[in-house]
Amino acid sequence: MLLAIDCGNTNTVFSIWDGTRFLCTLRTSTEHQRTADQYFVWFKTLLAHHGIDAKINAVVISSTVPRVVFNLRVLSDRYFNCRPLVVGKPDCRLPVDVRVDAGTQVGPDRLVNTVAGYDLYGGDLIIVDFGTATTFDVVDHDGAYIGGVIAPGVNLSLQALHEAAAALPHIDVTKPDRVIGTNTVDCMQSGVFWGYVGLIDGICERIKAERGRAMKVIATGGLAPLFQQGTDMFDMFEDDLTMHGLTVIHEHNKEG
Ligand SMILES: Nc1ncnc2c1ncn2[C@@H]1O[C@H](COP(=O)(O)OP(=O)(O)OP(=O)(O)O)[C@@H](O)[C@H]1O
Ligand SMILES: CC(C)(CO)[C@@H](O)C(=O)NCCC(=O)O
Ligand SMILES: [K+]
Repeated sequence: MLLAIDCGNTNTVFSIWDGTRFLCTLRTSTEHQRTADQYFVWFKTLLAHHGIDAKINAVVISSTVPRVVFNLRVLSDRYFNCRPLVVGKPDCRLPVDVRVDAGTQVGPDRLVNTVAGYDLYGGDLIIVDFGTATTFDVVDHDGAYIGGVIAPGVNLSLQALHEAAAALPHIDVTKPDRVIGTNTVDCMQSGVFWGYVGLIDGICERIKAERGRAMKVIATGGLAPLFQQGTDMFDMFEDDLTMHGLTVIHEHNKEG
């Protein structure tokens, strides 16, 4: 079975793929200090809790945090007796082209999203991923990643507002009923929620105009369902787009 690991700047997700479906998905915070032994204790404990007996014999990793890859490699080697496939490394082949400025290191999560989006929906896509950053990945008609947009993540924006202004509390994002807030929290929620709705609509419209062609918009990431309530820009919502992309890349590299 395949262990797919998606390591973001905030959270790291492990999913077990049996070739047909994901048996389980486990989430932990991303910390580069975490050792292979610590990962394994956590992993084993939760698998036992869920009653899953998985024989892992392959590992595929996407990591936006280079430092964590070392311990994940040790985990694969020591506990699963295999060499992991790491997206973005020269020995990991992608089924799509990457057409960006020479020397640019595209985030592996964006490449994986591109592969997944093209596999599920074909080309001419905008993929919006609400993670630590909010990213827009633009996929050409032939599946190539051709660039995109990086905006500050929703929770990051709220955190920055709280840290920079003494009178502004820490709050979570929700959808306010009205735009005009009549107290501090409502004002902040409005700024972030409706501000991001404007950002989503504006950027997608401008990308479509710049490309001059019809494009489908796919939303993914923890906050996508919330923003779906404020915009009709999204054609599709995919819960586990990155995980799907990791399985596609694993298959592609098996094929010789
Ligand atoms: N209503 C909500 N308010 C705040 N956060 C939410 C809400 N719904 C979901 N989330 C957050 O979404 C996150 C899951 O999103 P996702 O895995 O896409 O990104 P991330 O883990 O935050 O970022 P990264 O992948 O960059 O590490 C969870 O951490 C959860 O806290
Ligand atoms: C933008 C993030 C942080 C989103 O996870 C990640 O994809 C990343 O670190 N990217 C590197 C720069 C780039 O993608 O162009
Ligand atoms: K993510």
